[in-house]
Amino acid sequence: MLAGYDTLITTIALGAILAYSFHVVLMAGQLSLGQAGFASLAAYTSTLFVPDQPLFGSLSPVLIGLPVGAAVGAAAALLLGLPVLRLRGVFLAIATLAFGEMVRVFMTNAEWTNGALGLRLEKWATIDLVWLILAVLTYLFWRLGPSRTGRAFAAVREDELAAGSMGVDVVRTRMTSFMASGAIAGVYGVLFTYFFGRITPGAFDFSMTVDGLVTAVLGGYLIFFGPLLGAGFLTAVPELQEALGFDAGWIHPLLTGVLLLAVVLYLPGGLSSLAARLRPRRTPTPPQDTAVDDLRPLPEPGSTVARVRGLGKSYGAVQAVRDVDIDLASGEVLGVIGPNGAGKTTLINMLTGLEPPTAGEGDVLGVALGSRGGAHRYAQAGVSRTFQHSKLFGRLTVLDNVLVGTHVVSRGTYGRRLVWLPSARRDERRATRLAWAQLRRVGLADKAGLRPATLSYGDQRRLEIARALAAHPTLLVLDEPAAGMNHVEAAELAELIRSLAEDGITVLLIEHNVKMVVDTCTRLVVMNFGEVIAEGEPREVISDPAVIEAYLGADETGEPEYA
Ligand SMILES: Nc1ncnc2c1ncn2[C@@H]1O[C@H](COP(=O)(O)OP(=O)(O)OP(=O)(O)O)[C@@H](O)[C@H]1O
Repeated sequence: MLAGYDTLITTIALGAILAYSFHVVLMAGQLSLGQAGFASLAAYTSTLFVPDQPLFGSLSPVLIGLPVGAAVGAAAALLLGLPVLRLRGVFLAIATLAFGEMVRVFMTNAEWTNGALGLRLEKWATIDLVWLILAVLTYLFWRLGPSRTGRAFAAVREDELAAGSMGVDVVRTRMTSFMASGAIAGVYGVLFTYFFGRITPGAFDFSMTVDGLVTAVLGGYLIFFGPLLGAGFLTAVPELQEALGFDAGWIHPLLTGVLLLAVVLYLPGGLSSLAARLRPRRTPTPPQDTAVDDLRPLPEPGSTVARVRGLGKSYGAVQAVRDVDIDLASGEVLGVIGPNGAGKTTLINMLTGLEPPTAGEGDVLGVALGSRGGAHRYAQAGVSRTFQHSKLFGRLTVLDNVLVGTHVVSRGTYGRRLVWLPSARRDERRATRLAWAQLRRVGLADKAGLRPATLSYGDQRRLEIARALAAHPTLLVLDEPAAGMNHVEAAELAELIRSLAEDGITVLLIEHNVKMVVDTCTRLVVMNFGEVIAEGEPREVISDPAVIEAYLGADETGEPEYA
């Protein structure tokens, strides 16, 4: 029935494989356009290794070319990624595109490639082989999504700072997705070459990059079957056009362009998200039992959690924090207050690894200040935090947001999910139990299936706290958690913080709601112009004339004014 359609059917599969090489980087939030270069390098290198006789008398020799292509693509991505992956957005796109062009020019001018004329080869890649490879890729992506690694990819795409603070190694995740993209592009290059029996530098040009990107975006990169859907759709358009008798060459690019625009504007999740929307939405059901008993014990009350001396941070001429000494003991709730711009956020950014200090020394949970590796190292040591301006993962559900929080207290499940090991399922269930326990604790269990944007401001704050708690932190850092909350909500939050301290969690709290701080904290630090101006028991500190003058102000009786 499909006789005569071999090329068309294989073109769909090849298009989908190419689109997967874009899908994997878009999944991790990177616009990388070097795939043509990876594919070209891989395909040309494979011609040096692929034998000209079938293997063992009957197997396709391209089976040698595929691992070679994947390895060359991944290695090229690693070498290119080391200098360029520090770039973001359009700058990364330009750098990677330039790499693709460099490879094309190089291959055109090299002698062994026979220049622009290219090389003729045997057509070793059959339709079955191409579809088999596509099936394997689709399977890999299907199993990736709900795994710990898949969630790390999604978290990095949504917000790198928050992902790092949840213990995700952002640099490694970005590099992994970049190398996977190189490997898949390499496989595509080899299959393309040996399906058509020809290789020229022009086959791996800018238009190939555009085709792959358009297919990936049109199909959608949030769901694993997006590339397949995109490739099927885009390949069907010219066929339909031909069947209907419109053979004008401009129709296909025009239609593709309009579709792409429509998807970007109205369906950012691509066609696959439309398919997903047609499925009845399932509300996640909480497990009966949310107990997890193998978490590491919190340190003894009173033991040292953090000790820093002479901490300072300057941005050029602005001295945001200067000469701050902080000691934090396990189980205490330390409040930090001070006027806007006093340096509070900068201080906790340094204590959580988000910013390196420019002066001072010390450590937080054994991690030396300014250590290489950034926020995720602190998170792995037991530091978890929320942000002054919520940094929730917008395209993940409430439950999935909290699941990302379990990253540091969960084992990787992807490899085991691929071979359906029961232990992977057990670990995923454990992470889910941890996440539900925190959702219940902050009162958001009934909103688990919603997106963060649909929550009230107070609920968003609570969700950030639940996500931070899912990491089972030793030190919880809260940056203005009551901002935007009414009195009742703030009182409930104070209650929650006290209960966390009773459980042995050390809390560092920045807050402008002084009443809440006084009611909640065991110790208070006041900052002004980057310096600590008072420190001690909260009620004594807020009566300090220097604190009243710098921050609180006084009523007509001379008492400090606060809500
Ligand atoms: N990345 C930066 N570059 C330059 N200056 C900065 C940077 N981050 C903070 N600052 C400056 O450092 C000072 C301290 O800012 P910081 O945000 O730490 O204060 P804060 O006490 O948290 O204020 P708020 O209560 O308004 O959040 C401010 O003068 C701010 O403008």
